[in-house]
Amino acid sequence: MTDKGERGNEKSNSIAVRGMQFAYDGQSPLFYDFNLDVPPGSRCLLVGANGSGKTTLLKILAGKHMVGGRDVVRVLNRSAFHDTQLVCGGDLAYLGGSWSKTVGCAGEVPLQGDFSAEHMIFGVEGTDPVRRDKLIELLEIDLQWRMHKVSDGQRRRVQICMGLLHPFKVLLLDEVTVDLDVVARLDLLEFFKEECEERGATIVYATHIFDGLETWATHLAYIQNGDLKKAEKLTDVHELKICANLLSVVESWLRTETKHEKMKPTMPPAQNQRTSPFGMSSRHMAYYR
Ligand SMILES: Nc1ncnc2c1ncn2[C@@H]1O[C@H](COP(=O)(O)OP(=O)(O)OP(=O)(O)O)[C@@H](O)[C@H]1O
Repeated sequence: MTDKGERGNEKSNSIAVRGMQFAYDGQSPLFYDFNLDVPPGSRCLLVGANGSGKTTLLKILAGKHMVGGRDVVRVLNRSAFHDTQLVCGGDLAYLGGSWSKTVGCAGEVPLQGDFSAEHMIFGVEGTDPVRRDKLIELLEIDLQWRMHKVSDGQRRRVQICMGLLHPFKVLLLDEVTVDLDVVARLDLLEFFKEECEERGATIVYATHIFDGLETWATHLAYIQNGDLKKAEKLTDVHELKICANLLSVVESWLRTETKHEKMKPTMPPAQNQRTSPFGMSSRHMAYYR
């Protein structure tokens, strides 16, 4: 990850975001003039409090939201949204959320059809059988598993395996190891490390679980309410020189954040009343008091 002074080199970055603005419908901007560079071969941890924008950022990088023009969000020097070949060709992979679909008022419903793990994994076309076997072994997947009768962690293993079958160049991970047991998680992290070191792949990993990541990650990006507060090599993070424990360092950042938020002036009572559940201003409500 580079700061603004090093941007002459931006074409070589795996991910380059320039002056990005993004808002959900009817909301104030979550990202405003947001910039980020992630160099090839790096394993970048994306940290931040709940609701700070990690998932949204990963989805934007994965080309799931159209943001700005072609030059704003670049992955492998191509437009993340406009260049559909990035995802279809397998260079850009996104692993996040659960397998689900949105069903009317029921919201997100997990996909749990009666398919075998073998059916799912071997259904992915154009994969290298050696890589496939390696992943099946690494994730200890039983090909006979029926997807509607397995545990969350087992289902997640199949999802991860399918997502990694193509040798990605950029991988975006949104807290996918949360259901995995400790052995599966550590083996997977080791696999990711090899992918970066041997093939020059780039990984951005959003997580709240920091065990074992001090020696795994090469870079760290910290966002607060859509603002990039830190983006640097892990070895340059000043706080980690004093305290080698990433969990404590991130905890102290988030606690400071909470304190600052508490220090924000609260709205005077008259203004607070303007937001009524009936969508009327406080003046209209006065007639009903
Ligand atoms: N589909 C959506 N529509 C409207 N607002 C959304 C939507 N998804 C997320 N948000 C809002 O955007 C902000 C950022 O959410 P996001 O999911 O990116 O945060 P996060 O950092 O990934 O959080 P967490 O750590 O809880 O996963 C939050 O305030 C959230 O309420």
